[in-house]
Amino acid sequence: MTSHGADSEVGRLRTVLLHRPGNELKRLTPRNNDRLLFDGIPWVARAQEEHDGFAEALRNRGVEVLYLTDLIAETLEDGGARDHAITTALSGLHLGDTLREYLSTFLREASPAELTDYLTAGIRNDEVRGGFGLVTSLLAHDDFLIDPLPNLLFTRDSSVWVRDRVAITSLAMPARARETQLTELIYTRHPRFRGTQTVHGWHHEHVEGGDVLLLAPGVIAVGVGERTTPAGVERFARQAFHAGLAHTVLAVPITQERATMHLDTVCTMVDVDKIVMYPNVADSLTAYAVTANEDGALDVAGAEPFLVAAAKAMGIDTLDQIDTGLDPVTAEREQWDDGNNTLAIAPRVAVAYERNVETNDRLEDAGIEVVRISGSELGSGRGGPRCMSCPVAREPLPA
Ligand SMILES: NC(=[NH2+])NCCC[C@H](N)C(=O)O
Repeated sequence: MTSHGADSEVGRLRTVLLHRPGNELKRLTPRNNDRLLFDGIPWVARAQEEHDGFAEALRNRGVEVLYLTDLIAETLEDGGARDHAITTALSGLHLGDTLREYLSTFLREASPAELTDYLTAGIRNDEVRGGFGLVTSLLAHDDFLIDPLPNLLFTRDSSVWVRDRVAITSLAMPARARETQLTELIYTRHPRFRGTQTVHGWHHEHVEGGDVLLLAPGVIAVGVGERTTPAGVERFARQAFHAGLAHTVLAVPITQERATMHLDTVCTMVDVDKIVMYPNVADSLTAYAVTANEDGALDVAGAEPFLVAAAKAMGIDTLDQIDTGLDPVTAEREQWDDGNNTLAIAPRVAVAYERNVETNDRLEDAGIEVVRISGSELGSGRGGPRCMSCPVAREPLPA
């Protein structure tokens, strides 16, 4: 078994899981984009080009890039995995018996590549060639029988490696819920991940990967807001302590708004002791430190300023907030375009969208090497380099 896992945000990135945008983006229309969590209708070919540029920038730095759809198709070579994937996908849908039976047979006859496409890009009412009846007649021609998953692009959210385990997350928005059936499929059934132990699961309380920051080995910050729920972080913390993945979990309340949907939209680590943070929230961000006492029960400390609680848990004097010093309007504009959502590929080396000119300049002033990528189309889904990547293996930090 190849060794996988990560215990920080900044250890040299070895392997990353990406999703190259595909047919699922072609499903977006002005009528469904809000529900499907996109702020516009991306030009798909350009989004793919931009994404290829992102993957290339990572490969140029020696990072192995895994693609989600390759892993899904490889997993679906196995008959048991196919059955499982089809049953799970259909069981969550209200299709009626006629259509369900038809789709179940139809999907079983598909090749692994075709099935991957159906599970990711969905199936529209006017695309089925059977199963006709009351349901197909009453639905509109362009209603989805199986919803597309355009947010697969944001692999950060649908699984999180912590040390040698992978957490299967539970996504809060209905448009994304099915994504983690697919990550679960890969991590439990793909030969590459044989023997990997998973934690959490899509049937549990909501926790999204964009909220989970591995501040240092043993210290995990978890944003709680629009996506991760209080009960989600409680279960996550319990499991992390039980499995020896962390000694402290910091629960960090964030505003329940689209602009700050995940903790990684307001801050990301760029060095072992440096974090880039949206200045407009820097003063108000707080954290509750959670630890386990001897009986395994959770101890919850009172709220403290986030940077103070973090430094304490990490055992360092200060967690340095890179002061972007931006005026509030520029800061707000660049935060919206994921200026603070950087992907560290090593200490002091981070991938960022080129459009966030001011934030990137400040990062460079602070001694961070910025690897710029373009993301004019990718950005319409509201996610930056960190959102679009799930680190599968990072080198441990030097002791
Ligand atoms: N880790 C992140 N910040 N992910 C961004 C996800 C964006 C996606 N459109 C959503 O609304 O869910």
